[in-house]
Amino acid sequence: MSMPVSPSGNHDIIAAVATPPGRGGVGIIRISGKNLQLLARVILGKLPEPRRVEFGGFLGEHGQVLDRGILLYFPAPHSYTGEDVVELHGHGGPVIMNLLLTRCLQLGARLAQPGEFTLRAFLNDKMDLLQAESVADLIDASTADAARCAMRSLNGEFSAAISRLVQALIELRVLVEATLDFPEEELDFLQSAQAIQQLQAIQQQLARVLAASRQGALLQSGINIVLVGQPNVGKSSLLNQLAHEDIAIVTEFPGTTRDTIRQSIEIEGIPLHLVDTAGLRETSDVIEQQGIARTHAAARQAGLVLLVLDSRQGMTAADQDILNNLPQELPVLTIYNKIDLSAEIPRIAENEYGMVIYLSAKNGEGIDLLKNALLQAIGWQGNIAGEGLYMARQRHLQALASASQHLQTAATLLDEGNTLELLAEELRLAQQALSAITGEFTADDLLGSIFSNFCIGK
Ligand SMILES: Nc1nc2c(c(=O)[nH]1)N(C=O)[C@@H](CNc1ccc(C(=O)N[C@@H](CCC(=O)O)C(=O)O)cc1)CN2
Ligand SMILES: Nc1nc2c(ncn2[C@@H]2O[C@H](COP(=O)(O)OP(=O)(O)OP(=O)(O)O)[C@@H](O)[C@H]2O)c(=O)[nH]1
Repeated sequence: MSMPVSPSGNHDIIAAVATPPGRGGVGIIRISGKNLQLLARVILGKLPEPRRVEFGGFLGEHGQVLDRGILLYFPAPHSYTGEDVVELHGHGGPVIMNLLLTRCLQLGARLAQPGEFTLRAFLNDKMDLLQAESVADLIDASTADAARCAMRSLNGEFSAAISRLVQALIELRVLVEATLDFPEEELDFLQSAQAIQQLQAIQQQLARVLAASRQGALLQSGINIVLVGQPNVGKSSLLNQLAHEDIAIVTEFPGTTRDTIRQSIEIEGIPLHLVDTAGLRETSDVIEQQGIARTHAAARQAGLVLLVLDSRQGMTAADQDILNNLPQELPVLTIYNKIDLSAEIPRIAENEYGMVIYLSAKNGEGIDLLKNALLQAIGWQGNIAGEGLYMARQRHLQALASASQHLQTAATLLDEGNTLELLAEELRLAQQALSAITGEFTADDLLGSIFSNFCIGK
């Protein structure tokens, strides 16, 4: 992916339709670049006033009126992108929008790439990387809670939390680096300066940010949950019960589900992406074999596994096999299904793999227990409308975890009275990981992959 992030490619004029494709009451063309007052004057036939609503005809190359609309001119640097921005608010039809866009191209603009307006806002310090990402998350939000969470990031609350951590780290680093110059006083000095307490305070604060970020990430993207088990144990019935719908085919014949079936549900506002899979067994049926291969593929992308078994048989050697073939460290909930046929009652217990839930997928008994267990297993702590959460992406979680690891190493080094050079290095690495979140140091390919996922015109 090549994005025009180089300084030379960064000053040309870009244009795009900023409203969604199709017909609408109003359609907006957005233009960003240098010296747009001239372009605006040609289109409007008169010089636009900065930041004023200018109503008039939008002129074509022969002076004909293409549309009558509103033009806004935001001179640099007081605009969304930090460059000159002109907006043409016309009538929202695809033909009109195309005529106006073509007119802009005639006047020297080129088509903007996805996310390029926001990329420029980032490069011109109008927002940091976290805020730029939250623009896309806000547009993509699928629940009101998720939108609210993204809005808090756009407001800079997540960025502020990261900056506070970075500031505290810098203070500690100044102390450590200063001490490096006086080796004979090393430890006394650090002890008197309460370096350990400072470090612990930063670790605690980082742990809070990480927890709030994990919760925000759950709220935004949810988690993949894959149902596995032997044929006929009731996986499809369980999916249907959770979804309150007959999504998957249920029959008394083992091997009914061949393909993986996906269905997203929401529990307490968390999107759970359920994947029903082909029952796992040795089979000569070619279609079933392929289905089983897909089951393994689904398990590799799962955040949680539901192992379904028949409570009349309990855990069998075949079930053990299934578990042993799952990726390690994948959390597992075991479902003892069909309790209406065994003498069990709905309940939660525990086995060596984690929680066990006794239920009946057929009559729904015990499903509420399962829902609670699911939320507990994915680490959802419950929240009121996204309050206090950060809309974190995988990239942010990884950086926070990496910073946390470096701080842990630093704490151990300090505790053991180890050499200060190593300590200083760990603190530096922790700071670097944190700064990457807000985009203080970013590689072009990272920017490319972030902004190419935006929509055009954003
Ligand atoms: N028509 C229109 N509506 C829109 C946008 C837009 O670009 N155009 N936005 C696009 O996402 C959002 C609003 N975002 C904006 C962000 C900054 C500025 C701006 O002019 N900033 C200047 C001045 C700030 C001020 O006056 O306080 C600046 O930052 O210097 C404008 C829109 C949502 N609605
Ligand atoms: N009595 C009772 N029957 C159940 C229960 N859950 C599933 N069944 C029955 O068990 C049979 C198999 O159910 P499915 O949901 O198709 O099982 P599956 O695990 O998806 O089976 P495959 O597609 O072969 O992998 C059907 O006849 C269901 O009606 C339950 O809780 N109680």
